Amino acid sequence: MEILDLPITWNLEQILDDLAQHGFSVIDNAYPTTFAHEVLNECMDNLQKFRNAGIQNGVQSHIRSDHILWIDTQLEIAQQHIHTLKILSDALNRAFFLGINDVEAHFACYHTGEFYALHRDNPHGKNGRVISTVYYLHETWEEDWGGQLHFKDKNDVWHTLIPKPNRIALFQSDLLHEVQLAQQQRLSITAWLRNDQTIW
Ligand SMILES: O=C(O)CCC(=O)C(=O)O
Ligand SMILES: [Fe+2]
Repeated sequence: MEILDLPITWNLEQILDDLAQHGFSVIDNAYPTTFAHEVLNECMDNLQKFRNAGIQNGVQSHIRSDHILWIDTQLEIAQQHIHTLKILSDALNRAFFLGINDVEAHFACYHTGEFYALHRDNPHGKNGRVISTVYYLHETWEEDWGGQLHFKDKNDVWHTLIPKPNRIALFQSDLLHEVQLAQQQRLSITAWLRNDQTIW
């Protein structure tokens, strides 16, 4: 069955307002617990396929040490999250004329000691990423386990967000942010809402 609506815990008006005012928004208790468990299981079942995200074209970068798996159509539970993000994209397009026409996503696993240093997902508009989203999958997270998402909002105010289970962080892809060193296994789906131009 095709799902046409956002989950009831997603307060669209609040999300739109937060994004307009601050350039980010946070959704807690994003999905029913049963779904949260299913997607966590799908992530765990595929952990052996994750690749070192810092290696590109055989070269190791030192900016990040996490491990990722790009989400394709075979990852059916994660696809449902992507579907929800597409519904959200339609609402964002209606509100802000962002022209979002694609969602790309990967699972991410930060083992103990792993991090992602300060960066922007879309520096100087060099790619089609408009909004970055991170959905946290691990079952528990304690305040002193590190792994915070530390970022500067559109008004240059810094925030530190704990990667609480079943939380989604949404932020403009041009904002500066980092993942502080994790002290436990930290699991998530990072997804980008994109507005790539079609070349005819
Ligand atoms: O996991 C997070 O909190 C942010 C991840 C991130 O910045 C990225 O994958 O680009
Ligand atoms: Fe990022």
